[in-house]
Amino acid sequence: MDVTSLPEWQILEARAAVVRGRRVADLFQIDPQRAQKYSLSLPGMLLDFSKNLIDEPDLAALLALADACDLADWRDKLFSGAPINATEGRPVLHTALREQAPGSAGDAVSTRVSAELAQVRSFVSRLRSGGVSGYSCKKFTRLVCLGIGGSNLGPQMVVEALAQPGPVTVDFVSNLDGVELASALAQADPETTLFVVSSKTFTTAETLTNAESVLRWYAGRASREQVLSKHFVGITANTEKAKAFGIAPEHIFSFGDWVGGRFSLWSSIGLPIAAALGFEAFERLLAGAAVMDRHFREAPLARNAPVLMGLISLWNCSFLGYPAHAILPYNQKLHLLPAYLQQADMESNGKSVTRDGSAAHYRTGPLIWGQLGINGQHAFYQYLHQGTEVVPADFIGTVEADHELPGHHQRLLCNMLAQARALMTGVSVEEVRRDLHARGLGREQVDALAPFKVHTGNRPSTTILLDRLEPESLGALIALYEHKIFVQGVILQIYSFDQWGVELGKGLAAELEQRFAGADFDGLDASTKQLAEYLRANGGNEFSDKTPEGVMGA
Ligand SMILES: O=P(O)(O)OC[C@H]1O[C@H](O)[C@H](O)[C@@H](O)[C@@H]1O
Repeated sequence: MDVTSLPEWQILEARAAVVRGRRVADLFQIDPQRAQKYSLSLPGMLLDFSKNLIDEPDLAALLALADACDLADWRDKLFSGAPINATEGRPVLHTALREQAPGSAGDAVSTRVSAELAQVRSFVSRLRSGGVSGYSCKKFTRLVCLGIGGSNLGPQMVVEALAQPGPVTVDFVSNLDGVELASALAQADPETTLFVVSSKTFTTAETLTNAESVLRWYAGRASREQVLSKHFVGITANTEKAKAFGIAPEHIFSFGDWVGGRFSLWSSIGLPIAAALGFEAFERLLAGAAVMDRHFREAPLARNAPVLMGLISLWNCSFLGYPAHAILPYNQKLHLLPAYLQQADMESNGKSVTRDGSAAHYRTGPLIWGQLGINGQHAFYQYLHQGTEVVPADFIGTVEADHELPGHHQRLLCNMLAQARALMTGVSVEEVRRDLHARGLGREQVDALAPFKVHTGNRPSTTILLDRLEPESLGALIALYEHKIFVQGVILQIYSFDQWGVELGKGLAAELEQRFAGADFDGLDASTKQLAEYLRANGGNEFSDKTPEGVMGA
């Protein structure tokens, strides 16, 4: 189906043309109830969409488009385990991992999920109480988690957001650049460190290269067998590969291939979260996500948080033509949220082919970027306020502070509210001129300076206030974004649960390794050939003609 040929789409295009001449600040004047009407209060959080360039007829038209695209049916298919990841022939069941009671996806799924969770619970409780030890019988006090992409971003983001001092320190290493692993190993005691190899496929070159390096690091300290049987845990949907690597079967934690990597923190991949925070906190995270799942399934679409967020994002990106979206947390502990959401959103909706295999000739998902808002204020907010591109933003703050230092939190949140307000209201040239006059500048100086101080405003944002950062609210926040991304994908007619676009580069990297081994760069494009030859001439032993080590060429 060509979604742009639907009358509902065309109505929205016509509305978008009108909206370009509208000011969101005026909408607040017209409707004194606007802030309340465009907000939702959910357990532990308040969502305020009112600073977006949208009015009631726009929203009604977006909801009509959602209906025309069978959003409610697709939502049911998601929860019931229909194979909606069609290009990989799989269902998409990360929601089943957090269902509190035997779920709609069927008994077999529930039984498996319970068993996997029980295995994590038992291991983590032994680990945290000092009941798991290494080759020298010393108990583990440190976990170093090796994984990348979905096998790293979620667990690390959650651990950094919720970490409390506990019996086990948890570190993460994702990069193939040995700097990261070398630094983690420099701080690790080989006798008391447990290495967690997290990889859905157990074939990911970055992760397996790091795992091999850890094995080499142990050389001379313990035998390979001792290290593999005592110091390695594997978390994977491909248990055969983990066994073949040499990990002891009782140290392999599995999950279903129906859990996408970027949605896997709820599965056994969350073991590092449970290790760092305790299993009970992990369960609370799952419970918070389950609350959002229920809301997504049961709330009417017009009062449904993920649906509204998805529709507004669609409106901003596909209709108003704003190609990017900023994630701006005002809480230090959420510093990895932008990176996490980059994968969740851009691997899901960064597609240009529709479900029927034809080209999408409209804008699909936005470019997601961001960082801690308060730091961004002193870096890229200039662009947000006065750049030629309008970048819609999500401001995310917490009502309660996560520290006890007086004088910080209110000032931090005043900054957040002020930035969202400034983006909306801007400053007109008349206001600038009045201000400059009031400061005593002469007419010529005012004329010269005024244009540079104008802020056009009318730049949309959404604000999310969590009552406090705790497992339940973080679980709900993550699930909110997961479902928002799904809503957008359904309407954009794309498959949000595959990621074929990451394969090409992986294949070419493996091919290049072989080429370095044979010093054979013929047939490469001239630029790549030049760079490869430069590396070979100047990069020393690593780039000389020897057989590649480890797994990159496999
Ligand atoms: O968990 P793994 O199989 O090691 O995969 C790790 C990551 O790499 C892949 O290339 C995909 O882009 C990600 O979706 C995935 O999360």
